[in-house]
Amino acid sequence: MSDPVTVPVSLGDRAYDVHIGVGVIDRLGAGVRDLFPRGRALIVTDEHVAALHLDRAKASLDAAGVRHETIVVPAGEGSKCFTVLEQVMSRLLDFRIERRDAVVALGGGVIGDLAGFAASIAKRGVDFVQVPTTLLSQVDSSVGGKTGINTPQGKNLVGAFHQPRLVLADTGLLETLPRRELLAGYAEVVKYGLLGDAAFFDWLEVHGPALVAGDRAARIEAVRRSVTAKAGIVSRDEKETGERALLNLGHTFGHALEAATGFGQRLLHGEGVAIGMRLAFDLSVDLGLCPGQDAVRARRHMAAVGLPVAPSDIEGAAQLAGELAPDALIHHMAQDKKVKDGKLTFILARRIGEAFITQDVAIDAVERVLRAA
Ligand SMILES: NC(=O)c1ccc[n+]([C@@H]2O[C@H](COP(=O)([O-])OP(=O)(O)OC[C@H]3O[C@@H](n4cnc5c(N)ncnc54)[C@H](O)[C@@H]3O)[C@@H](O)[C@H]2O)c1
Ligand SMILES: O=C(O)C(=O)C[C@@H](O)[C@H](O)[C@H](O)COP(=O)(O)O
Ligand SMILES: [Zn+2]
Repeated sequence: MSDPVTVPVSLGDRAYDVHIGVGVIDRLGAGVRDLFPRGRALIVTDEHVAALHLDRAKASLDAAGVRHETIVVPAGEGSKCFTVLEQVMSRLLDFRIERRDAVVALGGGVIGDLAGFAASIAKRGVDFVQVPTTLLSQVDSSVGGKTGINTPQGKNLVGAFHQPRLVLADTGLLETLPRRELLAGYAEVVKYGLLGDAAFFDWLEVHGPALVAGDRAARIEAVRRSVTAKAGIVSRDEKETGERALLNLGHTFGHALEAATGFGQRLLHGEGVAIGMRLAFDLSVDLGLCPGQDAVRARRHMAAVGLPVAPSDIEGAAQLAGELAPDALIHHMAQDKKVKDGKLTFILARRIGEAFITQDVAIDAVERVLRAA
């Protein structure tokens, strides 16, 4: 194991550390034992991750003398639903989970959001540990405490803020991740550059292709910079009363696209975010707020690494013309959690590295940008 990098998330009595590096999964047992001295662990994972990495997580718990059981759920966004949540809750209660026990979320953002939400409502709240295994979950979803599930009405509409006690982001596990999933996570990495760190975006333009191709050092550096950015924002605005909404860059459009395509394999979350960020930049340009060349640069970089950047890039887009029509997407946007007094909130950009939050967007402009794209 190389020396991990540690990023603290400063949240007073709910502060925790994010350990990043190759091999940090082997610290799971010691981490759980130290935080939960007489506790047990219930691992929540999905069928893909179970086949690849569960034995290693269990071995670490065994070595530390932590008793454990596992629940394996189907892989994919479909598991963020009431039916699977109910199954996880039943297992937690059958396990007779106690407040001094740990739920361990071993998987991507789906597992982290689902297991974290289950932990937040089991016995009015038990602690959990995140072991994120996708790029997306390492740079974004495992940090900050947003947990929840989807409903037919929209994305993440049932959930809670519930911070983990520890995050172990083992970048070595990314070596088994399919390229499409890696790219989806890369979209959230690009997000940090676009929303607040132009120098990081410059760095990604240079190192992004190597990162995607497997460069270990570039992956660690991108996870470190992303987590540091997110930890800073979350520590200043844990419950999204202000600045945290910047982390939603691209998500108003992206979540609407996910809902329109049925929360499945057609469009992964990160892919929706990539298209959404392109649209957010286009909207900023349309409103005369951002130079056109910045929108072009953002779109070019995402397209260059292989991300979709337009609704027409979605698999089967032609058959989904009705679902992807501007009025259908705007209808989904009305469920966005950032809606205030019935008005949509958008995250727009003044330039690469400078995003801002606004409610001052005419729906005509949104429609125009969607039609053009
Ligand atoms: N809570 C937050 O702050 C937050 C932030 C961003 C995204 N999210 C949510 O995260 C979810 C997307 O997460 P995701 O992209 O990680 O998807 P995911 O959890 O579905 O994982 C993607 C796929 O990769 C597989 N997989 C996971 N790790 C693997 C590995 N190491 N090797 C091989 N296969 C592996 C999974 O089984 C799955 O098939 C969405 O629901 C999104 O809304 C939440
Ligand atoms: O942590 C946050 O805050 C984010 O917005 C991160 C997003 O990448 C993530 O997709 C989040 O789940 C979206 O939150 P939501 O409140 O819009 O559902
Ligand atoms: Zn996201």
